[in-house]
Amino acid sequence: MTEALASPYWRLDDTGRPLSFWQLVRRFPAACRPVVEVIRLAAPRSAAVIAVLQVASGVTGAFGLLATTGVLEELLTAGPTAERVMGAVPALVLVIAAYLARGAMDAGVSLATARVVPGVRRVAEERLFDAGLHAELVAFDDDRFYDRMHRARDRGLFYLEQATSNVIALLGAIFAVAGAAGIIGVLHPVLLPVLLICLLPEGWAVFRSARLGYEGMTRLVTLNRRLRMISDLATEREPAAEIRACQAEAFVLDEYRQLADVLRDHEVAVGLAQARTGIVGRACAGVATAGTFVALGLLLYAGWIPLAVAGTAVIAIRTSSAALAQLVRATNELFEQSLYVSDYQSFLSTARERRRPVSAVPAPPAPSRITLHEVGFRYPGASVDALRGVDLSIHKGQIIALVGENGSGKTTLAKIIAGLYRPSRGQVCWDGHDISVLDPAGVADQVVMVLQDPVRWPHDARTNVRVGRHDRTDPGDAALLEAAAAARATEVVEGLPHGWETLLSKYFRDGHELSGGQWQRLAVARGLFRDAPLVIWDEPTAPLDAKAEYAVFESLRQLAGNRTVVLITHRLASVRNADQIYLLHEGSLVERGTHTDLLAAGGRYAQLYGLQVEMYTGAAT
Ligand SMILES: Nc1ncnc2c1ncn2[C@@H]1O[C@H](COP(=O)(O)OP(=O)(O)OP(=O)(O)O)[C@@H](O)[C@H]1O
Repeated sequence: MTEALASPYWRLDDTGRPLSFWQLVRRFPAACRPVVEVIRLAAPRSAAVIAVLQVASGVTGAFGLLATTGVLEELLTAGPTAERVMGAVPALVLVIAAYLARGAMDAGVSLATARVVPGVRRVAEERLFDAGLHAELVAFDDDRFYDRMHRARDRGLFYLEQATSNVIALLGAIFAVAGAAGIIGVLHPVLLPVLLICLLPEGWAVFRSARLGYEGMTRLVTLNRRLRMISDLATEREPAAEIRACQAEAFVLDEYRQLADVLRDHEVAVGLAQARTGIVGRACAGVATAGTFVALGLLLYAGWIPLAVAGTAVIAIRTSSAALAQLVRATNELFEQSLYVSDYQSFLSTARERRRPVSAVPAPPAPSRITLHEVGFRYPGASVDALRGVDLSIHKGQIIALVGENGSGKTTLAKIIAGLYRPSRGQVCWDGHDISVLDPAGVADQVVMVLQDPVRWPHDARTNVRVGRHDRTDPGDAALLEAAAAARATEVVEGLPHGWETLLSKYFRDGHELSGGQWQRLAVARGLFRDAPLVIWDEPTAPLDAKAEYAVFESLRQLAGNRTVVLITHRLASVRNADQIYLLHEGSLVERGTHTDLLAAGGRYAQLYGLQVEMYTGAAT
């Protein structure tokens, strides 16, 4: 492995262990199962039609071959040619009828396949999105989960669609080959192992090649993801300005070259190994085919089989060779695809385990008291705790402020209070009920959370606000307009070419872009429109101008009273009126009290406040 592959700051996936041949063989049916399962779910009727038509097509093909023996027998008997030809006509009619019927059945399979494949994508995608959307938040901080999800999304879905076509082709080929093999067995059992020998070398090449490809994929999944990130840096709009301002173009390209060279070298090595395997497999298959014909000649020479049977066997081997080639190709592709599909399946089962738990215990509406007992939290894969032994209590109607230096744990704590993360240790209680046993939807229903970096929904302005509570009925847009006014978003919307209907995404034609502060005003309006008893405000006013910030704080003050507000901010002037201020340091609550208490205590808060006052006035307090 090259140095770049072993680079310590982005880890390789842990599933890169080479699989043995038998592990691969054992994995094949299990990996095909999700394909078949999704096909059954997506289009059960078309799938049944395909299965029936394919069995019938295999049987009809076999019947056609049997009829061919009849034709040959008639043609090879002694007597005048005209008589022999006339004698062969009835069998010939059967052969033609069999081939016509088979053609019609194959056409039916194609038509049904056209329905199945898009249906499979539709069902598989929905399952994936459902799994992603309902996974608990902390799963997104777990790089293994994230890797799996992206592998399922980027490769699993794509290959599932391809695998669907191949399952259908494989089944068709299996029935066709089985039909031919059955007839060969009926003609003379000794011909069967001869046919089998033809298959072995290609089969070996198929498995080996798939294994080489899959090993490479699992080892390089992180590398591929990193390359995609670089591709975003080079081609997306958001980072374009900063890259130019920092003159980081060369840096991005250098990183690309370094990673892409590793990827290319690896892919070339895998490709060459696969090509060598294919060449060896085909060469052996050629020898085996020659051996088959020699064996047939010997059987004929020894008088073990009559000439008509040998003739049919040759036709059977030749006519089934197309099906055989299809079987090998479909197995080859399906084998490789099924390994990716099994990633899709394994993501779905991981996601089931990481699904937010369901509970029938309803969350108390508008909790009067939220308490945290000895709460600790560690992010997946982290070596230190983000929160340690946090104890606090919030009463309905209070405004509390979480302050502290960057990385001290404020956002993590806010997400725990909101029930988005479950604490690693300790308990969060709403009115005495541990929220880990409450219905998560009921808990979420009580919370408004406006984050530092809110989602810029690629929709119109109205949706950007309404999505705060998308199912809220709002006659005459009264609540929407009230929320927008309180967040000073009305003036943003008034400046848009189509008002509330303006599409806010430059990725689409006629889309409009907003400034950072304008986006933030819409996010604040979204939070106000959501309107819930617990309001968590994580630094949403940082990008706002002084007027907008003032207006937002005014509306926050009005909100409080019958709502509980948790405010995170670095601007300590904004928290002077908070009922309680909690100062976090390296994940622990180190100071608590009112602004006056904390200034009087002369600790970290007083120090930070003094620095901010000095910045504004040029003099220490
Ligand atoms: N998704 C994550 N995975 C791992 N560690 C994380 C993650 N998010 C935050 N952390 C770590 O947890 C600690 C607390 O982060 P948090 O975001 O809660 O801090 P904060 O006080 O809100 O910071 P800021 O003022 O910069 O917003 C930090 O050390 C941070 O590195």
